[in-house]
Amino acid sequence: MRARLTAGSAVTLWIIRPSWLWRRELAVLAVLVVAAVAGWLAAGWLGGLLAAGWPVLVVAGVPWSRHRAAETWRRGRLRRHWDRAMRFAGLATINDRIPRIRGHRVVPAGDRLLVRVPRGATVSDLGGEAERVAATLRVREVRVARDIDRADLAHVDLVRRDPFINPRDPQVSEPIRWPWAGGGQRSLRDPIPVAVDDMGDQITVRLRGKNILFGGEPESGKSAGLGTVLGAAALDPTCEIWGLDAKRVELALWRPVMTRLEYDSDGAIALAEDLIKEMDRRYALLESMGRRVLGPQDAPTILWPVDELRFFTAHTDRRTARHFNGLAIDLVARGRAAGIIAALATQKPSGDVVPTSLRDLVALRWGMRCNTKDASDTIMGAGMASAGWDCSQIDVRARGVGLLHAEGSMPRRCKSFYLDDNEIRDIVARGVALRRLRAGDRWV
Ligand SMILES: Nc1ncnc2c1ncn2[C@@H]1O[C@H](COP(=O)(O)OP(=O)(O)OP(=O)(O)O)[C@@H](O)[C@H]1O
Repeated sequence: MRARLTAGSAVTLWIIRPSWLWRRELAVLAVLVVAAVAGWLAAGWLGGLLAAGWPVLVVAGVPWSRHRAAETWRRGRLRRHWDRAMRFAGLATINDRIPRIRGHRVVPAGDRLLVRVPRGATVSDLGGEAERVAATLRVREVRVARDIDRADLAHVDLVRRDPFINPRDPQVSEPIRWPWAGGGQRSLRDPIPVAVDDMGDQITVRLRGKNILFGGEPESGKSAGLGTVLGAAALDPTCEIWGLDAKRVELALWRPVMTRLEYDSDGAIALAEDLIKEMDRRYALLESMGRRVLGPQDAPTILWPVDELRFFTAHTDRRTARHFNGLAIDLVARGRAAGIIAALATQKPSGDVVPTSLRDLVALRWGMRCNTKDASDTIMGAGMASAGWDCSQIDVRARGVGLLHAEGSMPRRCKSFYLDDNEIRDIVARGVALRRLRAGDRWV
């Protein structure tokens, strides 16, 4: 079936539809014209000027109404541009329906739209034309994601700017305060706020039964990301932290809340062996209780942070490296149900440093800026860079920005919260006090 152009449809197409996009502006104009004519009839030209002029002055003079009017104008303009972009991208159906905006939210990176595609079209048609739509709208990027529940709805992000580049000084990455920095007791089992995505939404991760891997070039912000996880563990008095720190200074501030901290390969192997003994003891306990998962009342959660994984997994002594890798793979594979969570950070994301057998066991992967696509794939997974999730594309100035890939969802571009040294000291002091209180010390 083809739609035929009749006189009626031509009027609809070229007069009614374009006017509909200007309906609010036309309605305001009509009201002002009516007021001006009524004023002119009642009191001459001065009356007409006053009748039309005072509403304009009031709206412009009151900040609230001025803001609302500007917002309405902006939304109307976006709808008109969207309409044009859809038609230029060839997304109008044979009966001239286009994907329509159903919801609109202004976000730090630009605009987030909820769009409904017309009958006969799919969200993938819109996704396929994203680049053309972006060019017509003159924006950086258009991202299209289908709604999980409704095939006719799409979540469309119009990315106008990089919200993570500091407009005042692009060389300085502006820190975002961690929401838990000023709070009291927390639980590592709760969703932990770790970052903000480029649409301004907070990202939380659930570490229960999961491990997390941070990778990226030096100074890309891995320790800052790891800091949010350590902060949550510090504020959870039921949690123990058994850490490895090849550089000695990265975990130094967290020392007072840590149960164990080792620096060299011998210490790392001894710690990993002790963790495996503890894990086996917990599995034996579970077996005796006839359960499969450990509860918070059975044993404390153990966080196992490793800063600079390369030093241990790619140690110059091959036997030591092999031994450590075997222990690490065992811990990451079996530790989850026993309440042992690994948080691994590596500066050199390559196959020899992060064996794929280890990486594939880690559910949460956070790739900060990398030098190459291969390095990016080592963290995010094979083929992710070619699919558009490439950490080497992250702006070198955007410290702390990365792609966070949680199991079962697409990676999200985000910037981690940042804890400065004073905030860490403050959290650690509270963590120590919470642990003493829990141990029964009433003098805290
Ligand atoms: N989320 C962030 N917000 C603001 N600044 C950040 C953020 N993350 C990192 N930075 C800046 O980048 C610097 C390096 O960060 P960080 O030490 O976390 O990097 P790294 O990848 O762990 O480095 P290395 O591999 O050398 O240990 C920090 O000192 C800080 O100035």
